[in-house]
Amino acid sequence: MSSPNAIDAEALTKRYGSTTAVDSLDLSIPPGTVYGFLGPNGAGKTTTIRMLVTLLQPTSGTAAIDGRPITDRDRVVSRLGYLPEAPPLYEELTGREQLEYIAGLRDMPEDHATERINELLELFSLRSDANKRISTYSKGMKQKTGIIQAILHDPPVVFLDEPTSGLDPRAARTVRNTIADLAAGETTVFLSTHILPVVDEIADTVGVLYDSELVAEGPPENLKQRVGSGGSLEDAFLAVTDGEDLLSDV
Ligand SMILES: Nc1ncnc2c1ncn2[C@@H]1O[C@H](COP(=O)(O)OP(=O)(O)OP(=O)(O)O)[C@@H](O)[C@H]1O
Repeated sequence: MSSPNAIDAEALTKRYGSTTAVDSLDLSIPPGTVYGFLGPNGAGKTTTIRMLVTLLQPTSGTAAIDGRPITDRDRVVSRLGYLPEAPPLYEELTGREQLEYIAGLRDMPEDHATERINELLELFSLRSDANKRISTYSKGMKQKTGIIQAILHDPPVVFLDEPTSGLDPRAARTVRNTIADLAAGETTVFLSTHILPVVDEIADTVGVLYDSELVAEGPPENLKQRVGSGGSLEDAFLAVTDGEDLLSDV
């Protein structure tokens, strides 16, 4: 039997009163994909992600993560990692305590958790700050801690909302390399960001959400070709989000 898609969505829809935030979204994302999820402010990206990570109930439609329907919350949550725009951290804990706490919630064996926490603290240059309280951390240090807690348990599917936000160039590079390493190891990364060069560099597939609908989907190269030779992903993004009806595979 072939392995299930990492992320599936069928006619996934969310309405807030008379506002349709996500309109009949279909996704079919195989394992090991880096999926760059783009869209202007208010397009529905965060709403989509919150439905896929089971934090928000869809109005209609279905979705599955690693073959588990999102209605089966316990089984889905163990298969995913999520970095929201503002990572949930306990300010009074140290970075290490925060990560140990998350490892406990994830039922990670203690030895393995300690090893993995040390490895990731080292990777993100946080080891020397690991015993300081999070309340003393800079924005970038908090962001790095949030990223580590999203990938700590090696989930097959990781959702990252603006992962390089607030990071210095070296840390941003570490995040990009980490995403590439995760994908090489068959982890699927669903990446929402406004930083298009990052998507251009690391995404296998780009999906553009505009006004609650997916208006373009395909490899970055195909999307760029639509605006002619030499076009950038930014040119392509601006072209497909200017109100024209361009719904198609790119
Ligand atoms: N809790 C809510 N109640 C009512 N409307 C909401 C709620 N959350 C989001 N919306 C609306 O749904 C639409 C999509 O919002 P969403 O936050 O998903 O967009 P986004 O693509 O993540 O935007 P951004 O890039 O600015 O973060 C917007 O019109 C927003 O006003």
